[in-house]
Amino acid sequence: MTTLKPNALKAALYNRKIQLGLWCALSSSYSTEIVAGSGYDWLTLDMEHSPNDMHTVLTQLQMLGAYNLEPAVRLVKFDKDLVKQYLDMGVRTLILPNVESAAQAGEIVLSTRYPHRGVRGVAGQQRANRWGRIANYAQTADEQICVLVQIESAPGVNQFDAIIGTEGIDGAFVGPNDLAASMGFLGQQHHSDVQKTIQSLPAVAAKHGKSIGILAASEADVQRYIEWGYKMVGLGSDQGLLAKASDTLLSNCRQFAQQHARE
Ligand SMILES: O=C(O)C(=O)C[C@H](O)[C@@H](O)CO
Repeated sequence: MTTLKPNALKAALYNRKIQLGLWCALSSSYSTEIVAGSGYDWLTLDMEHSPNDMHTVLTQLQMLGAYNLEPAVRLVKFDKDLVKQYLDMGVRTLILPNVESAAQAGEIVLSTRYPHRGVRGVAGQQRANRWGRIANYAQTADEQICVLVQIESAPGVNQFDAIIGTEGIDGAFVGPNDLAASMGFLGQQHHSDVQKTIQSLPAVAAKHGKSIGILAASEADVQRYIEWGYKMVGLGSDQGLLAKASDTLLSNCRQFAQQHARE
């Protein structure tokens, strides 16, 4: 008898435990496995700003089954049929971008639930129920599905209390780049007005007994966001780590080589 593995990230967020993760956009099970070995609590497979598609996400999910972490997938947009496909594929933590109203949040929840609690299409066999081997999957799937909404616009911030208070929404995740742009500070996620807004959100989530996450751009950001009450904290991205490490290594060695060029 195959059973549904508990969603440890969802449980940790409701217990308000800090969960550290990484944003994965390199769209490769090989590079994602390299960072999975670091021991993150979660990894987000990004489908909005990456070449990821359904097949690259599937291969990453299959690989990540061997690691003690929760894979999350940030969809490119909310679409109930996309939600259905990724839940059927076995995704249990979904991040929906740019949610701006409780009505949108309610539609998102319905798309993750089977009738009559929602509108998720029913398949007899799929990877999520291990092709029928998890006998009571349809009746118990909701418990392990974690629905996170991205707050990354001024309207989303204005409606955040209603959004996070929507039944079935398990948490939120701030997109600092888009939030800054929406507030009129394109490329300035550290602008004081943007930071004040970011600082204000965890208390609203906590009022509803829920947690909120964010993607940090530096270790200093990580520390500050944790102090402000963020629980699902992204330490950066795989592509950011690779680009930065590559640039730094070359710059340091180039400098050294130039110092010795005149010998
Ligand atoms: O708005 C943001 O910031 C996010 O949603 C995260 C970015 O999209 C991610 O690609 C990191 O830059």
